[in-house]
Amino acid sequence: MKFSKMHGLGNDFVIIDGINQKVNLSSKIISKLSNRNFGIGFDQLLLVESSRNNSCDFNYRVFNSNGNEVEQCGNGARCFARFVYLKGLTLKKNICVKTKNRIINLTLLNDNDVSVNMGEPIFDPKKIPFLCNKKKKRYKIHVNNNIITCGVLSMGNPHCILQEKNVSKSKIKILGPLLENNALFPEKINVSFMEVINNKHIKIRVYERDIGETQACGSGACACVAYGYLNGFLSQKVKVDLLGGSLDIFWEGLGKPLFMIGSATHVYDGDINI
Ligand SMILES: N[C@@H](CCC[C@H](N)C(=O)O)C(=O)O
Repeated sequence: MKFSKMHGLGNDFVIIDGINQKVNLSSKIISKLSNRNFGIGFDQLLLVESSRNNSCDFNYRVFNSNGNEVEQCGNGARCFARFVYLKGLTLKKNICVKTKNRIINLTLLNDNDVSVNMGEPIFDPKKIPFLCNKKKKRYKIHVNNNIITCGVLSMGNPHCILQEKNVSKSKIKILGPLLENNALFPEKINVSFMEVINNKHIKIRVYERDIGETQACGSGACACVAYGYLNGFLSQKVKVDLLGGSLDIFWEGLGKPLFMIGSATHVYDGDINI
């Protein structure tokens, strides 16, 4: 099976053309391929499929390293756009893709950067896998006899956002899994730790659902800006620093789509027997 290894700010992917080759990827095979000692090694596997409807160019499927199929991958979306153009699957630099639960638009801006229309952030708890009925700007969640104040929203995939004074001292390895697996989130959740430098600049670390801490999480960066703008402490355009680099996020508020701009890097092409 042919694949490309790519990354978005160190959040790394194997991307597979499922149009020109027949692939049969069980969660067991994906787990084996994602192993960084015995396999290729990646955070997520992205599968390119033919579109199933006329309004989109491709079907975009995302699998976490444990084989779970999930709804969204922001860094992966940028790499998806670069991949389909590099491999000649499209001649267009502006494409529309269908994920598990939303349609997103990707634009190749230059040889480095890609813009993604991520769609609208969703704040209604009834539309997020979140056992809570009352829609709030902030939630108080009981975690190991502590009460954690956080935001909860969906960028297609679920996100929980905590604000901290200094994320380099964050207890991410303790709080991350406790929130990821909290009973309030029946499909688990991605957990972002956000430090506000000023209203146009934040620094975040993300403990990703099924993965743990990654070098970057695009949908996590989007979720942090949406939470900050909704609560009035961030502006419409924010620079987000992650461990692996920076993203530019832009959101005009409720009812509007959120945009993310960042790099997409091709590392190598490979071929593996599965
Ligand atoms: N790294 C991705 C998020 C990938 C999926 C996430 N772990 C989930 O389970 O929702 C991104 O850049 O958004």
